Amino acid sequence: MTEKGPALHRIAVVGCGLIGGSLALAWQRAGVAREIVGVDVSAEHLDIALEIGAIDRALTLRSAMQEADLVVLAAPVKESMALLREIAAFRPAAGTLITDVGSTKRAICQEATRVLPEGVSFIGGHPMAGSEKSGIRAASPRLYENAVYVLTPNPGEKPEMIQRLRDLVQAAGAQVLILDPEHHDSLVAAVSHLPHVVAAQLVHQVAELGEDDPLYAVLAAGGFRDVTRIASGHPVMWRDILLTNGDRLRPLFERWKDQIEELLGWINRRDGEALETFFRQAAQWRDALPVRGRGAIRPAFQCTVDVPDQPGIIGTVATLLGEAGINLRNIAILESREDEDGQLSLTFDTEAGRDQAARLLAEHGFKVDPRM
Ligand SMILES: NC(=O)C1=CN([C@@H]2O[C@H](COP(=O)(O)OP(=O)(O)OC[C@H]3O[C@@H](n4cnc5c(N)ncnc54)[C@H](O)[C@@H]3O)[C@@H](O)[C@H]2O)C=CC1
Ligand SMILES: O=C(O)C(=O)Cc1ccc(O)cc1
Repeated sequence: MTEKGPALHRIAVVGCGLIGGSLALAWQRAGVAREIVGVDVSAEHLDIALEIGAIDRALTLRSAMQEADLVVLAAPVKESMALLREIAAFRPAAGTLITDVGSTKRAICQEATRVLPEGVSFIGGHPMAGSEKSGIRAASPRLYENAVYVLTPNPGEKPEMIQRLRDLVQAAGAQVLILDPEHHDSLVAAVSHLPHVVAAQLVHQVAELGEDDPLYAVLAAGGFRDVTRIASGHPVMWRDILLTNGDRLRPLFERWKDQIEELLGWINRRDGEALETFFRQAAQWRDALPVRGRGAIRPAFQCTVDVPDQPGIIGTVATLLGEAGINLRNIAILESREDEDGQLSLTFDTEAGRDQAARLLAEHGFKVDPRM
């Protein structure tokens, strides 16, 4: 919002699910537009979007386009591409800005260049935030806080349009990263799409084994759940991601197969040193990944602590650390095994802080795992 009031007259959010609904909620809070209208094939999603105040009105695509300065396509990628063609057929007014939130960028950016008339801007977008959940019920105005939000403008795009979208993304709490669509798709193939496929495959493998032995599901504990959480994602969304980024995934699958072969070689040769180095290097790289806390991106040092399932245990742990002058950044309860002890995840700003805390808690009888 500017001092004069909302910067935009109308934002049209097409696809009011997790991502579109969350953007609408964040923009309502920030007061960036006089009205935010919603379009969706699901009457239920529109009803909920109205109820929670994400949108002011539900409209058809054609009506929503009229007077919209910004149109956000937030359906599965292939669906958003079809919507783009529909919008083009309505001859949107020059100066209209269209963006999307899809997980792949080359296909939709090319389609926009192909179908949109001169004077209508398309800037691809991809918020690197979300979850395995879908639908408006899972939407939150805080989803984008401190998240990286990629924008992929065409080389000839007007700087004022890029700035307009940048301001809106920042108003939702996210941090803008400008990339070209090719680079974006290569990066996300490795950090998002391949991991998703692997998670789904792990689930399939255990599900198949579980057909003959129900104990597989019984033993599918914390580690399996952590590494496969994303496999609960929306199947249509992931189908479209693979359909539009297959060529970037193919070399990664080849590499993956080679790495599995190498690993099998170490196992066959009983090469403990190679195996240990493999796991050590993976743990070091994983531990040094920046976490996106409030404010800047900071490194995080973590440990997990087994704790009895009793009231006030978080307070006890936090007090112990506080009294020893150890600066604890964050404390979170990890999924606890039913009727049994739970686990806390502790995050520190420094490695020394984490190590000091681990020693102190161990001295007080807690079982501490210094890595997560
Ligand atoms: N789920 C996630 O964590 C993330 C998803 N994305 C991308 O965001 C997009 C949306 O994903 P979600 O919000 O998670 O999905 P969602 O399933 O929660 O929402 C999609 C919405 O689009 C609607 N829709 C489908 N076809 C439509 C059409 N032809 N016209 C109007 N509405 C239509 C659906 O009814 C639904 O309300 C996808 O392209 C996905 O790749 C991007 C970042 C994170
Ligand atoms: O569930 C998670 O942690 C995710 O990583 C969600 C997600 C899914 C798809 C995207 O394009 C971006 C983020």
